[in-house]
Amino acid sequence: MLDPKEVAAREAVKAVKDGMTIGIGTGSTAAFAIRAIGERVKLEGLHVRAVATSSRSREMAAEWGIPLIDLCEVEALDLTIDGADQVGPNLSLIKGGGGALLREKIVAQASRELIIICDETKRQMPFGQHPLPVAVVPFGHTLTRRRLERFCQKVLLRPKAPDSPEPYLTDDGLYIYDMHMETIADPPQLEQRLKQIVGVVEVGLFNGLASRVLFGFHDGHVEELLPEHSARL
Ligand SMILES: O=C(CO)[C@H](O)[C@H](O)COP(=O)(O)O
Repeated sequence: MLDPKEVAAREAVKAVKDGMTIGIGTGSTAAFAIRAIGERVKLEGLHVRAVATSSRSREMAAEWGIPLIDLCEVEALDLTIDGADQVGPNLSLIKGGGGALLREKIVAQASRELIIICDETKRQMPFGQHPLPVAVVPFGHTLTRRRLERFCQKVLLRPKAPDSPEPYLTDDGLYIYDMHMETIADPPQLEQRLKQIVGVVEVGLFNGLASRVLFGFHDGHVEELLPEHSARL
């Protein structure tokens, strides 16, 4: 039996072509993609330059011999491959389970194409079932939390580790609040409204950014979801 995350990752990595400048995501599914790209660099002599969305992914890419650059060195990226926590209507995504949502969104917006890779568990409905991560400035964060609580009652500061009294800190020194919304009826509107809160730096809702989503399955097949329809590859 194959790992569905790896199946999706290997399919996505086929879209990486020689000479491309690519974005690499964060998380356990993106890790399979980093590995698959690294193998192509080593075995096929594939030439790519990559921007990593987190320090973890950067370290992993370096270990696999993938040449890394700073995002400021380029105008745009050809392609980014990243995971997601939940996939919703019209390819709206919840991202940030790994805490990298800010860099992931900057990289996604800079990319001509964003391929999302995941297993089927990520398309369970209703959209909003997965907690929505929000990156917040530490200064005055409890006041920011109260504003977030106007949208849902359960808003939890992410701890550094499950029982740690210390908050989790992102690569950019931000806190993460996880909003337990249960359902999100209008993702673009919610993103816009949450971003109006001054202490909020970024929201883990990715609307209109994904070009396609690839779902991997144990038997090795992949289903592709495009904005409006899906197909078996
Ligand atoms: O957004 C992310 C990290 O910030 C990840 O892409 C998301 O959490 C999915 O992770 P995984 O592939 O481990 O399920």
